[in-house]
Amino acid sequence: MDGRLIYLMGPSGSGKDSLIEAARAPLQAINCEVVRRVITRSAESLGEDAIGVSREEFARRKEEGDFALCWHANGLDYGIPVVIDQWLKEGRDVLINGSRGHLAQALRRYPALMPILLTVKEDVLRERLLRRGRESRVEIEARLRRNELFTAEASVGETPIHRLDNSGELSATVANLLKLLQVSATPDQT
Ligand SMILES: Nc1ncnc2c1ncn2[C@@H]1O[C@H](COP(=O)(O)OP(=O)(O)O)[C@@H](O)[C@H]1O
Ligand SMILES: O=P(O)(O)OC[C@H]1O[C@H](OP(=O)(O)OP(=O)(O)O)[C@H](O)[C@@H]1O
Repeated sequence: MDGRLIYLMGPSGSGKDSLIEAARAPLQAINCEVVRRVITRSAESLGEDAIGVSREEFARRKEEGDFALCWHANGLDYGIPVVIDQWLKEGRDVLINGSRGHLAQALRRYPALMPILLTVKEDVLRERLLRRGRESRVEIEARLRRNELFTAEASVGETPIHRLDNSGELSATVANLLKLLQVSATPDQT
């Protein structure tokens, strides 16, 4: 049986990168791979375990079919390496850091994907972005405005969107993520 594609998404600053880092070892322990994204962001400002490339290099890789999924957001290009298809075929779960804006297209290629929306209380979000200090004030405002584009849908078509709150301790969010993955992996016994 193919593995599951777990599509983690959420507003900028909600804690996707932090969660992925903190959950890396426990995810590995349950046979869930975390893929490194390819991003047109300089190495110094990557801020996550991603591969930074130039726009030209990104376009070349895209042209050569290196990406299973790719999108453009916040002035950057993001690519998910096609190796995930191999992992899924081998029955391994794969977690990716996805985009809310790209969810519908991602579902077209992976109809069985599991969307997880990381949420955080409004007031905490701005504070976290400012504290992270990776973007300028202008870029932070643009990211906050981008949130208005996304409504809090409970599902996309037939696919439910699982919500995971990260307003509290990161360790609690890690535990809840693992619980969610275990619960949804268990066949319905009823
Ligand atoms: N549960 C948490 N409690 C406190 N700070 C957090 C928590 N999760 C993330 N952060 C902090 O919030 C900021 C944004 O987190 P980050 O993982 O970069 O978010 P994203 O990848 O979603 O943009 C970082 O400075 C990070 O250290
Ligand atoms: O459609 P959206 O849900 O708004 O997502 C747009 C992009 O922003 C995030 O990336 P990135 O890690 O570069 O941004 P962040 O760290 O500021 O969240 C996310 O992973 C997407 O690649």
